[in-house]
Amino acid sequence: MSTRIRIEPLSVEAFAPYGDLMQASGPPDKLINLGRCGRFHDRARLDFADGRAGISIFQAEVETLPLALQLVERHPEGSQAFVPMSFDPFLVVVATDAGGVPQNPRAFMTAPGQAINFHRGTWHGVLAPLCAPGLFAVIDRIGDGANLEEYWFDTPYIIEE
Ligand SMILES: NC(=O)N[C@@H](O)C(=O)O
Ligand code: NI
Repeated sequence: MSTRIRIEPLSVEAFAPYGDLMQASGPPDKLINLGRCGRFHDRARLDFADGRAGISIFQAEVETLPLALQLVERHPEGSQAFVPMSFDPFLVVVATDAGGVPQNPRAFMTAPGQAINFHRGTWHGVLAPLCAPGLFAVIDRIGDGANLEEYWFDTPYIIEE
């Protein structure tokens, strides 16, 4: 029998144990470019063990809800940011860790214009767009050695609105 996970709205506070929520909210930290651009400065903690930051473009298949969550993964050597290249919400799944086993998965829905950065080592679902084109810039570690741990649940969770 699958456990059902209700999708929660994403907030800075709710997501803080897992990563950073990036958005242009409230007054900008700086006005730049002759006052014509608000800079929301340094909104994510990038963390790469003996590697470097890279920016890749992901073109991902669109997922539909309810979604069966079978797999979560984590990157022990680096953080990973998902920055949508469209003004669409997407699904973010995270879980805590207990001795190398993901626990208490949670699902969040971003608002259009929001991006996220998983802290290094955070269990998460793979990129899950809900609207086409599923196009994202992904900032993560480029380097040698393994940086991907996967965990397959014996029974999938069902993620629903
Ligand atoms: N494997 C990969 O590049 N992508 C995943 O890490 C993911 O979180 O989507
Ligand atoms: Ni990942």
